[in-house]
Amino acid sequence: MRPRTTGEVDLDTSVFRLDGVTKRYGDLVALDNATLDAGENEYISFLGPSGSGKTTLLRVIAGFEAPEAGRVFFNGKDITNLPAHERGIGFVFQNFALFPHLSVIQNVSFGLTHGKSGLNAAEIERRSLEMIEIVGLSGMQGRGVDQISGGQRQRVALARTLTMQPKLVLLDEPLGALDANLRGRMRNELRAIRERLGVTFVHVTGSETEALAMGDRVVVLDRGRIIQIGTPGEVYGSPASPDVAHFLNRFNLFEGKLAKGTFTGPFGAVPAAHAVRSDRDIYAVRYDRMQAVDPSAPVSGPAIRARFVASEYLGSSVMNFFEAGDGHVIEMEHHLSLGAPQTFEPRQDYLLTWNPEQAIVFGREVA
Ligand SMILES: Nc1ncnc2c1ncn2[C@@H]1O[C@H](COP(=O)(O)OP(=O)(O)OP(=O)(O)O)[C@@H](O)[C@H]1O
Repeated sequence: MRPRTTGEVDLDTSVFRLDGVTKRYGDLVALDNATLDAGENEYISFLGPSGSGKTTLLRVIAGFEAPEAGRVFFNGKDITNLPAHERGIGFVFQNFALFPHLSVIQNVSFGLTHGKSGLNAAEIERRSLEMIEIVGLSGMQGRGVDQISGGQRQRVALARTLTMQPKLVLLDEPLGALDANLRGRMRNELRAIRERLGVTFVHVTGSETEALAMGDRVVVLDRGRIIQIGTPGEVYGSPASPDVAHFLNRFNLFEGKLAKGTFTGPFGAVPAAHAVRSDRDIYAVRYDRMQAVDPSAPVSGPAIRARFVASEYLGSSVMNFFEAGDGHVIEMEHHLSLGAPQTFEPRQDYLLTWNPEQAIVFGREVA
């Protein structure tokens, strides 16, 4: 099956499925009625702030935690009560959890050597070397895992999981310990491995960039609840709530009041014909949809006066920071592919404006 391209759930082809899973720690509801499925050869990213329940969700799928309510299915079977080691689900931990006194190949082959694989030594070696090659560590099989870099250890942890040929691999912040360069390379390799082995990956990350870059679908969590499931394009283009827009870290959010199809905020009153229902009135404008003009320039749409504070060069874009009179920091991104960036005078005021049709309006009163 090809990875799916929409956020819709297809129960017949799912590799795993969670039905109404709730997990409590004492009074704390770590997972609240979570329902989710994943298809074959799909890459799913969990995105959410710290403490939102991402790791708990992974641990419930893996079988390290038992839910108080709900069911977990894998390959069409109810595995809610099956112990973790009988599930056949791979798990790569945040801290890699390698055996420090063993070599790369001894770590990679550990599960086959010590499990019930029934393979002979030559077959175990062949399969382990193949995985070492797939994760890009050929030639390093004899080294101790204390003689390789953090990124290489991460690959060993992945190869060790993949030798068991699981259909589902759970990755808990697998790239968190790596520098930006290595993270980029590992992302590409994870994609290539997914293509080559047809494994479904579920990847937990606190980084919105990583979630959007990696996932065929992104699952957004907040306080134990799944608040949106969709392709990166759907989540980015149509965040389901102000909280999702906030986690994506790509939108300026303005408070105000939505009434009778008009949003009134610190930038004036703007027509808002298509609002998304929400418990708060919030106006969201993407960082890369804002423009800055001289305060004396005529502006027809919404505009807010703000002082230029600083800019940051991000490689493919420049992020400019402004501060409005009420202290609200407004971010404006300029993609360098669109031409040279504007330069701004420190501590000077500008008018920030945008096309209101490109804003996303959330409100209690929706027509
Ligand atoms: N063993 C535990 N006992 C009690 N509370 C726990 C336990 N594990 C997690 N929690 C709580 O459950 C909530 C969800 O935690 P979880 O680790 O799933 O969050 P997370 O989204 O993975 O966070 P992070 O990004 O910081 O790793 C948090 O409030 C956390 O403090």
